[in-house]
Amino acid sequence: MSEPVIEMRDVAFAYDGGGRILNNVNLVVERGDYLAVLGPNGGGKSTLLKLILGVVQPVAGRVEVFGRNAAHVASRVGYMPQLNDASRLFPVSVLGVTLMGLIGATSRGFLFSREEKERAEAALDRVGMLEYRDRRIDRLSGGQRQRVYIARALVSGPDLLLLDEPTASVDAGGRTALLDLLAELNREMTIVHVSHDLSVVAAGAHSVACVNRTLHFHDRPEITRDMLMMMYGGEPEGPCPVEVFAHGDVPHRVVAHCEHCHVHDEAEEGAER
Ligand SMILES: Nc1ncnc2c1ncn2[C@@H]1O[C@H](COP(=O)(O)OP(=O)(O)OP(=O)(O)O)[C@@H](O)[C@H]1O
Repeated sequence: MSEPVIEMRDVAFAYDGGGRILNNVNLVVERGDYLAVLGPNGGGKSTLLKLILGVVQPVAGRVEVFGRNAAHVASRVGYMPQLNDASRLFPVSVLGVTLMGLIGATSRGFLFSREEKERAEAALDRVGMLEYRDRRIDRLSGGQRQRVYIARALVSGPDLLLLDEPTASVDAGGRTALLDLLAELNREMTIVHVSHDLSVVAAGAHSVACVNRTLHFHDRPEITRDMLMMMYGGEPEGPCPVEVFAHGDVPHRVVAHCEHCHVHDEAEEGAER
């Protein structure tokens, strides 16, 4: 059997002097998987990515990426952090942003070779942004900017892509196009995609991890009722917290029963009456 891309065993994590942000985390991500990571604000999703990247270390348990300590496999991992206004306003060109994905891989700081520039152009071409290579990053739309940051994560030629909210502040049309792009990239690399947007589950994900202090793994791309409650609130015995959650071309999804939380869905309740 092939080695897992990510393996987390009994992992716990706390920031300095604080309580545990994550506890009892067990996760195995196989090669070629597309894992959607869902959860409420502050549930620990970004921290989970930082553990996989090796930029923070667990206080208990172990994290291995490609069978090794995460810090030793950085060149095989592409990372797109959650964006904020500061990253948007930084006055640098699209090509410059993409080349930043090579800093660390080169000992020459901001000096890049012709070959490295060609690699950055190829990454921009891959995400459909090559024609914007000389434009300033703050003069792009939200969806265009996200594509450039994906190119920056791709430029080192990773086998594993970690994405933190890549569809945030992208409109519905742009979001569909971005999710299509990620599904295409998944043919060549394993993807872990943190999202507040449930449409990733219907679009390209193969499995789902629900993260809220601990992690529940679902091996199918299915939206369960407790996922909806985790994202949007609601009581286990109360009505479903979301009336309509899919529009347009998204295939019809049935909200499934989750084994972990013993919640009855409405169909079951109806059958019991
Ligand atoms: N550098 C830090 N130092 C101390 N606490 C932190 C730090 N970064 C995050 N936290 C805390 O850790 C918890 C988990 O944060 P994290 O960013 O991982 O959650 P998240 O699920 O990604 O949230 P969101 O969906 O809002 O981005 C939060 O309570 C947050 O305040």
